[in-house]
Amino acid sequence: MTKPFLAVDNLVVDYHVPGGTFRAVDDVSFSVDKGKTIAVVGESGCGKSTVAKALMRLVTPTSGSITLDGTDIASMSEAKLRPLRSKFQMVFQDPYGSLDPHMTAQEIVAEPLKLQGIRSKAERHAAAAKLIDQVGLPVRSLEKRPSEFSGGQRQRIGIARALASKPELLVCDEATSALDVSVQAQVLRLLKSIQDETGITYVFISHNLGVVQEISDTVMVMQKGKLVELGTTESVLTTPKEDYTRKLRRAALDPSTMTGLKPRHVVRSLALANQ
Ligand SMILES: Nc1ncnc2c1ncn2[C@@H]1O[C@H](COP(=O)(O)OP(=O)(O)OP(=O)(O)O)[C@@H](O)[C@H]1O
Repeated sequence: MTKPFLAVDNLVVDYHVPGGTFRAVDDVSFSVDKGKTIAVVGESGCGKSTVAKALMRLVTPTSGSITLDGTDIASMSEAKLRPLRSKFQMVFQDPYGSLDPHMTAQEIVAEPLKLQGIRSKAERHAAAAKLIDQVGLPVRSLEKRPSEFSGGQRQRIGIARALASKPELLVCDEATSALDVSVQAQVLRLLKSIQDETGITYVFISHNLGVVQEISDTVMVMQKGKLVELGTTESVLTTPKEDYTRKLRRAALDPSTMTGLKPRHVVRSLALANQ
């Protein structure tokens, strides 16, 4: 049996809070194969972003292991981690705040290329042009600054920046939440086509079960830092085993919640519907 590309075992993350610690992630284990997508869902504050931050080693796990392509990065020193960092990248929720407003798209996308040691400006420019084209923006966009783009376009630039270091794992933390539904569908379609092309593995953090239904192969449901349910997207969303998942699903099927889960008999790709 082939080993999963990412295996998280018994992950615990405590935050220091006044007077002690707060356990934000409590003994969570999951894995994802290369080229596949796992979605992490749950109510606000359940620990989704903390899992994402632990995978990126933006927070240091209290205990447990995070094995990425055979290497446990959970307690690795920053010095050892540095050369591996290009392997895992993150796309953030806020396409407005996550790009430096003073930089051009060229500078934003080319920055990781510089860090990779691509010295020639012409080479960096050519690589940035290729990336911007890959995310479906015209090459002339490279001269513009973030304020000149729409939210969806900014998120494409954020994706191009993340892809610049040729990551094997991309963690998307609510990457489409700030976008309206049709732009969300375009970005999801883009992420899917990049995955088909490159075999990249995704961890998709989302509170939106409609998005999860579109993008993921497996789903992990979290509540108060703990794993509640883990299974294929089809089984978790259509025949959930746990009451909490059923509750989330009911809320998502309620049109007033705007979380967009479509009932089984009308399940059809949001992306296709918007083509
Ligand atoms: N730096 C921190 N220090 C202390 N507590 C924190 C810190 N960051 C997060 N928390 C707490 O940890 C818990 C999990 O937070 P986290 O951001 O991971 O949740 P989430 O599921 O991503 O929420 P949301 O969907 O609202 O972004 C929350 O109770 C939060 O208040």
